[in-house]
Order: sequence, then C-alpha cells, then structure tokens
Amino acid sequence: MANPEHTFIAIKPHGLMGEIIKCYEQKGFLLVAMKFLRAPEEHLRQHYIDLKDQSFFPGLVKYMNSGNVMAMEHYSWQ
Ligand SMILES: Nc1ncnc2c1ncn2[C@@H]1O[C@H](COP(=O)(O)OP(=O)(O)OP(=O)(O)O)[C@@H](O)[C@H]1O
Ligand SMILES: CC(C)=CCC/C(C)=C/COP(=O)(O)OP(=O)(O)O
Repeated sequence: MANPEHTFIAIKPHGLMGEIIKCYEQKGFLLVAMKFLRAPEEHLRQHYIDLKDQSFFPGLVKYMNSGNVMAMEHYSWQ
C-alpha cells in the first residue's frame, strides 16, 4: 500500500466517545494508536498556539484540560 496520511484526532472531554470513533472507521480511517488522558495545560496551549489571540483561547484550553481526552492517530489512503 502507498504511504498513508497520518491524522491526529482528539475527542473532547465529557462526551460520548464510541460513535465518534466508529464514524472515522466507517470513513476508511485506520486507527493505529489511542490514548485516554488528561492533556497537560501547557501541552494544550502549544497545540492551539495558532489560536492564542482569539477571545475563546483561555476557555478552550481550560475546557480541554477539564477531563480526559481521547487522543488518536489514524492512517488513511486517498
Ligand atoms: N469561533 C470559535 N468560538 C469558540 N471556539 C472555537 C471557535 N473556533 C474554534 N474554536 C475551538 O477551537 C478548536 C480548534 O479549532 P481549529 O480551528 O484549530 O479546528 P480543528 O478542526 O479542531 O483543528 P484543525 O483545523 O487543526 O484540524 C475547536 O475545536 C473549537 O473548540
Ligand atoms: C488534545 C491534545 C493536544 C492531546 C494531547 C495528547 C497527548 C499529550 C498525548 C501524549 O502522548 P505521547 O505518547 O506523545 O506522550 P507520553 O509518552 O508522555 O504518554
């Protein structure tokens, strides 16, 4: 198979996870790694650095840090 595209997908805290994971599989994404974890605040600030000047940035970081996220890596072939 040709080289796959790698995609990072994070599911936000306090929601249902199963349907979202299933949806990506049905679209042809292959799940190759997943981790259920509380993302450190500093890591989230770096992840969303492009949005740092937006008014919603502090709230976004706070919410993402308020519980566990499902962090996933998928492969896909176009
Ligand atoms: N106008 C907005 N108001 C409130 N929150 C927003 C707004 N735009 C983006 N966000 C929040 O910021 C997060 C990241 O936005 P971004 O535009 O980077 O989209 P993404 O699809 O999550 O990431 P990417 O484009 O890197 O795949 C969104 O999931 C959302 O929670
Ligand atoms: C929404 C976001 C940005 C989530 C962050 C996910 C995260 C910190 C993964 C760390 O996994 P890792 O395998 O790279 O690190 P470690 O080896 O420390 O577990």
